Amino acid sequence: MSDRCKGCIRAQQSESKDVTLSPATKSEENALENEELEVGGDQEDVATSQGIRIRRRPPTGPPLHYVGPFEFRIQSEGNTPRNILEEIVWNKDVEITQMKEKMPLAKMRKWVENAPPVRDFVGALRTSNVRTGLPGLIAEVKKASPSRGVLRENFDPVEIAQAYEKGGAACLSVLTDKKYFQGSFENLEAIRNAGVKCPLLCKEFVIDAWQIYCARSKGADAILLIAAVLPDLDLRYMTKICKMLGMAALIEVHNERELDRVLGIEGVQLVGINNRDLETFELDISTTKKLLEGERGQLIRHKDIVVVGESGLFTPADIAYVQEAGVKAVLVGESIVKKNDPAQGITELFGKDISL
Ligand SMILES: O=C(O)c1ccccc1NCC(=O)[C@H](O)[C@H](O)COP(=O)(O)O
Repeated sequence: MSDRCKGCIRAQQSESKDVTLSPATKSEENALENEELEVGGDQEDVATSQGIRIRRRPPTGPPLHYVGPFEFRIQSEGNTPRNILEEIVWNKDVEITQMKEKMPLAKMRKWVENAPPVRDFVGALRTSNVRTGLPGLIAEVKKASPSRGVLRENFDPVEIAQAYEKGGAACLSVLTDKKYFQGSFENLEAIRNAGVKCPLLCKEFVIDAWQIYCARSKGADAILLIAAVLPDLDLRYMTKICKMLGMAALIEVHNERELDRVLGIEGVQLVGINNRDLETFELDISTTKKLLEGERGQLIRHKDIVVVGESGLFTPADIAYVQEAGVKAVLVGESIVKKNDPAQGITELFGKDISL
């Protein structure tokens, strides 16, 4: 049995068995327990059969070899990440293991109990879309990225968040990954504690339910789940954890296959289409259009799912293009965070002041 599989079962057992659930969440508890029964076979194989190319870090790390008193590791296909997304995920694995040692799930739940109340992330996007007639904006607090390096030197996350709110953002996205994006959970907490009213998305690379609890404890109202990383079972399970905590899950896809998988999951309200290929960094905003054409678009409208167009949006023409394709919301980082005045950046992006 692979580590992906063991981890999944372990997490599900700990979630479903040692949480003190209110009567209202008992049915959720049963649903989580039922999912344990569905797990069978090797999850790495299951993931591959679902078209997931991102592998989990080998359980014991790269294999060790000994020559005399020296130890060394031989690089091979099996122990070297094949692309940036895989590298981020492998690094996240190590990071979470350390973070969990410092703050085990049982302790984290205590923090969750004292977290500020959850705000309606999806509702805020819908309201903004109706008010402005334009896609609701999720404005991203993003200092740096693997594809673009540092985007803004003088980076004050609270100041940027307040400017976004003033500029008419419906919601904010806060990157919490340190190593690749120079973000942090402290930034998320500081923005929430500063009294910013826009609901907050925790932009993490989630591979373990512990991260969802961590995000909630810092005041997040929503969290990102990436279909290229998480098999269906994990997506279903984590969506339920979000529901239990009152949070929204933004499930991100990049191709038809991922979208079809996500549309097969019950209770999905919010789907992001990322125009950036996270393995190659290639940006193409026609990805949003392509995925929303035909029957998929119809099913999305039938299910009343809010679609978010993500990445590579720089001009009013880009916004009009993805809106025409069917999105009700957009997630934007680079084009607004780089501006001296990010509020003015929002006005330039939409071609009008959307705060009014
Ligand atoms: O932005 C990157 O370089 C990146 C690389 C690898 C994984 C994820 C990455 N970005 C996350 C995002 O999806 C974007 O931050 C977000 O959609 C905003 O994009 P943009 O407006 O192009 O900054």
